[in-house]
Amino acid sequence: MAEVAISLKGVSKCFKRYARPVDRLKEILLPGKSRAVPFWAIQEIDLEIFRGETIGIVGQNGAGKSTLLQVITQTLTPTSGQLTVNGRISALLELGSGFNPEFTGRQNVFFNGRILGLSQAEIEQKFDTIVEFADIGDFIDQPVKTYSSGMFVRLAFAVAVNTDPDILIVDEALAVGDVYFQQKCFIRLRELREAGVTLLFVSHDSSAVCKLCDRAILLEHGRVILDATPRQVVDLYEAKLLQKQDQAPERIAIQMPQASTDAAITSTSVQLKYVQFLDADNHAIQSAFSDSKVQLAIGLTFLERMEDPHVGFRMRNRTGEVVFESNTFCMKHSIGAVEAGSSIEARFQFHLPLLAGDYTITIGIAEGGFSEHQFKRVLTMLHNTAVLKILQNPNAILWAGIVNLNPTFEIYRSSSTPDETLIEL
Ligand SMILES: Nc1ncnc2c1ncn2[C@@H]1O[C@H](COP(=O)(O)OP(=O)(O)OP(=O)(O)O)[C@@H](O)[C@H]1O
Repeated sequence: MAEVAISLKGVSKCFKRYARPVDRLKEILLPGKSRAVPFWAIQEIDLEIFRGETIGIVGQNGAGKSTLLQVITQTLTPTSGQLTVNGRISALLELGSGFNPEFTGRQNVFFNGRILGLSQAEIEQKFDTIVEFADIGDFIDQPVKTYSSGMFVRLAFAVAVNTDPDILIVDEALAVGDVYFQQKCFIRLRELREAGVTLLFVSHDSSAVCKLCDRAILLEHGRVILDATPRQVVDLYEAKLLQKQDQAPERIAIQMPQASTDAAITSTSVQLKYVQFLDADNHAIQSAFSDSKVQLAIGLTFLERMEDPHVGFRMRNRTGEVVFESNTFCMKHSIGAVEAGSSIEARFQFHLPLLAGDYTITIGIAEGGFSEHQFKRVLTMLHNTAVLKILQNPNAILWAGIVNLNPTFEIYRSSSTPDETLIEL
């Protein structure tokens, strides 16, 4: 039977709440009578998480997610119930926890590593990987109080995911940073998951939960109201969100996951000069509305003669999932032979039936295509050459999923029957 990594039996946490700040003061000055109102942030939680499982924790603001995770990491003591944790926990829950603002990044890595139970030698051995992951340059030797919140998260995440935890707890709301860093985080989370690490993942991003998790729980008013597959949990969560939306109309945007560890390939026979998005009027852009038409311009200089060059691009969402890729060979286009020293601009024009969010572009250049994705020589494969921010289109329908199918709708009523309510589709 699978080994239990975390077990909660009837766990509840009660906070004291005061109707007015003055009540707290009165309670201190006039002890004896409690003026607090008890508030149960989590109630009667029964949960078993098995070693190697990836669990998504979903719930609306105030549902009790952070409280539950703080109880599991033992930052908060439960008011009642029993918690058992088997394994070393590394958590990225609260910005700043575990970091001393006066210490440099380097000192904090060692300080944190020791808190997480690593020896000095183990931290030294992992130090370069942590610094490379955080990618904050010389700031590693500056006091962390001088860091931006983005730098802070980078370093905290780098420490949390590179210190061999048995159990990793991540609140994705903290994974701020650019799209490249977010993709890197998702790739690392998947690697850890494959390595058998138990992962608790809190996110408001339904598709990230579906892609990453084996199981999910939905919290509502401090109780687990569903413990099921991520799809089932997300469906109920979204249905509840939509119900709420009916009361206060506001749009929701859902994004999607997955990642890759493709290596970059560079070549001396062709140079990538620029990659630029353009609008329909050929103006350079960094962002575009969902469903609008854009152009991707790719400037190339060939350093040797080529008979049959091809160029393609791959677009990934923030969690690294490929949303589209193709190339001139697959599109049945020929660039034709190019001479050494000649330059071209390849332009792809397309619509963006995609969700709002940041998307990255990988460019591939090859020579001599002979079947789908197969070329005589792959000359260049360069990741992260450009980012496009897709903005929610205010004129679009309300939709969720991966691609906006933009359906039209018609209704057919049977003319042969007098019953006007009978609908045939
Ligand atoms: N120290 C505290 N004192 C009083 N109430 C608290 C305390 N900490 C949390 N709460 C309350 O407990 C409830 C659950 O809070 P919690 O932060 O666990 O929710 P959450 O699901 O993580 O929300 P979010 O998605 O907004 O982070 C909230 O109503 C919150 O106001």
